[in-house]
Amino acid sequence: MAMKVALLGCGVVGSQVVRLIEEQSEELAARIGTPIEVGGIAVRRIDRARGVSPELLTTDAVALATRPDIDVVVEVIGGIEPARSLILAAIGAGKSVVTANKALLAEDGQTLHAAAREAGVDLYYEASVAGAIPLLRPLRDSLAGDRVNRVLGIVNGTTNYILDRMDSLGAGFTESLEEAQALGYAEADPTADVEGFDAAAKAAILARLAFHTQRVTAADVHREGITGVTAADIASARAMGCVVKLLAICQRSEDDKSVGVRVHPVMLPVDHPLAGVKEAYNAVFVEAESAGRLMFYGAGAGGTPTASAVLGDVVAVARNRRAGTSVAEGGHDTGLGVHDMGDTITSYHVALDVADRPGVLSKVAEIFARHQVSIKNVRQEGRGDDAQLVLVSHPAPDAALSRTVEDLRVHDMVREVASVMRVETFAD
Ligand SMILES: NC(=O)C1=CN([C@@H]2O[C@H](COP(=O)(O)OP(=O)(O)OC[C@H]3O[C@@H](n4cnc5c(N)ncnc54)[C@H](O)[C@@H]3O)[C@@H](O)[C@H]2O)C=CC1
Ligand SMILES: N[C@@H](CC=O)C(=O)O
Ligand code: NA
Repeated sequence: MAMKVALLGCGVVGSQVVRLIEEQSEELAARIGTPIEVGGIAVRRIDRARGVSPELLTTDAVALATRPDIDVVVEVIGGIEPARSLILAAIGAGKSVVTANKALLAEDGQTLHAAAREAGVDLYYEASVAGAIPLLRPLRDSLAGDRVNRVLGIVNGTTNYILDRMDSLGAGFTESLEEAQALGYAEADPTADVEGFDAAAKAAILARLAFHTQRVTAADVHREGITGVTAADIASARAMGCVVKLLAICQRSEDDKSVGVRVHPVMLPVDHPLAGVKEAYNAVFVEAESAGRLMFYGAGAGGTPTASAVLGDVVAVARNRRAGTSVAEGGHDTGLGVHDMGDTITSYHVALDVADRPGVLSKVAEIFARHQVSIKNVRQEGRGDDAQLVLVSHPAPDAALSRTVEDLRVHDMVREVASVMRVETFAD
């Protein structure tokens, strides 16, 4: 008997899932040993759905998600509600669930996992982080015998696309965002991308899996987006041999009592492996005690690549069902919580427009010293009224670095703090 899939949502990702199931039906059946077919598709407006058989469409998502003949529910609506209620209804009706919904998993993954454990069904979500890249399964399964210390990478395709266009073509922010939207990379509300909410949700999911903790939610993640990144920042990065990237960084603390989880723009030296990640591609480093440094790279956004990850999960569910098993998650909880961003050790790049007067450099150095921040290098550009001092700090607590910048901003010899950004090197 065929395994029946219900699709909730038929937008950029959902329409590609339907297409791939239909186009690859014979191959999938041979691979799994059971045919897979689409049993129904819940949409908001039937007259708007394109390229799918009209008889499969319904506006009653609850009825579809709980229909007795449905085996797997694929949720690709996005957002918190009604996605959460629909997933819980499906699980309650004994369906396994595949979702690409990072916002929901990062906000309330614990409830969903608990419900799936209780019902003895699968809950898979590979598409939710870094699109097509197999990343969550390696973290959960392949690295189950290792101890992960750090996960760091580019996990938002839209912002990487925008920053890449701004850097390599000198393109504007708004036009680059519009292109990313037209290519199907952006969230329904692109604020989620450009303000870092999407990357923060992904960082929370990564931290939970990497450090086996249920305590991390999107709200715990320190988040800065790219709307404050200016052409001056990009030029300043270039002058230093760097590019600007939005990174998600999840790191175990030295005392092993907490984790740091943050999303913010950084300057990366051009020889850093993440510096060469272009367009909407994603790349993630996982650093584990025994395995060492692993890098995962590929398409992080877009309908077809994301549908590939969704389909991989559907196949995993089908295989589990044939084997009469389910893969529960979240039973073991280290309880590690997130520490304050101020306690995180980072390095800053600071560009200052200063009065070109004797003693400026020593005054600036004194402010750094006041906060016990040591300066790694200093460069002066220009002369006279246009003098600019560019400083890079050694690693220091983020709170000390931000207090240093606050003091620089109000000093009378500093006309303007032209650019402030954290710096990440490969050795960090
Ligand atoms: N587009 C991408 O590159 C990626 C998207 N995702 C995630 O996949 C999910 C879907 O994203 P997209 O397909 O890009 O979004 P989309 O906005 O293109 O599609 C969502 C669809 O759900 C429909 N919908 C909304 N409420 C509904 C309801 N109550 N019942 C039935 N349908 C409803 C909308 O009309 C829309 O057609 C989101 O969780 C997103 O974060 C994950 C990875 C990559
Ligand atoms: N909007 C997201 C889509 C994939 O998760 C992105 O741009 O990465
Ligand atoms: Na993925």
